[in-house]
Amino acid sequence: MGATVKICGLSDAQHVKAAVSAGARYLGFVFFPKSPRNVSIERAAKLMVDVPVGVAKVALVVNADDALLDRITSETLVDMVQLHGSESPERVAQVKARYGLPVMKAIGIAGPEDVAQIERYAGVADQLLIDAKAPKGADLPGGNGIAFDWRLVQRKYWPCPWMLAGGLAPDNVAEAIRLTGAKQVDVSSGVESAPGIKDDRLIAAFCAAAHAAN
Ligand SMILES: O=C(O)c1ccccc1N[C@@H]1O[C@H](COP(=O)(O)O)[C@@H](O)[C@H]1O
Repeated sequence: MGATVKICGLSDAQHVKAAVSAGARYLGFVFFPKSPRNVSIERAAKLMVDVPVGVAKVALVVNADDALLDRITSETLVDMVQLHGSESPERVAQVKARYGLPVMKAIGIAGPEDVAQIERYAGVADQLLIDAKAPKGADLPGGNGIAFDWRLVQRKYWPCPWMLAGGLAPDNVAEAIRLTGAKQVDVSSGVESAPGIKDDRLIAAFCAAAHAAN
């Protein structure tokens, strides 16, 4: 059966093409200046123009205000907004209503108490991104290349689609899918040769492993 793939943190045309050719169905563009994958709105707008229909263009923001989201949604062809900060369920609902776009809410997992938080968003977000919680003092709320204990989400069910993320890479994604039953997976640093530098071969290997997993 395999899993659907999101490649996150794209910032150049070569790797957008590589992700599309490898069969990724979601492409993530990071609008967060502290990230090595941060991309300008102008650049993201240009990158999104050539993405084929059927591949979702996802804008990743962290505690973004309406001014930033107004610009991203009016100047780019974004299909989905990923909220990867401490946004409340009410903020998720507000963003959905204001932009009329599907919203994916990221939830950081370190222990069972974090898994309990997922319920708060499952009824309001269109998708959930189940990611590793950032370590204390980390600059980034995600994109740290850290995995959480996948057993924490074994045999868990939520009333909306969800994506597994956090420390995934070509050599562990099949195991992650097998252990968690994830139908969708998301990767940022695990397909890079250096922070922010995507690698075509790793993108292809990740997609092949995820698509072949069962
Ligand atoms: O990718 C980033 O730079 C990033 C910055 C800020 C918030 C989230 C970010 N990435 C998201 O985090 C997951 C996990 O990243 P990784 O694969 O462990 O590096 C990634 O899939 C993005 O959705």
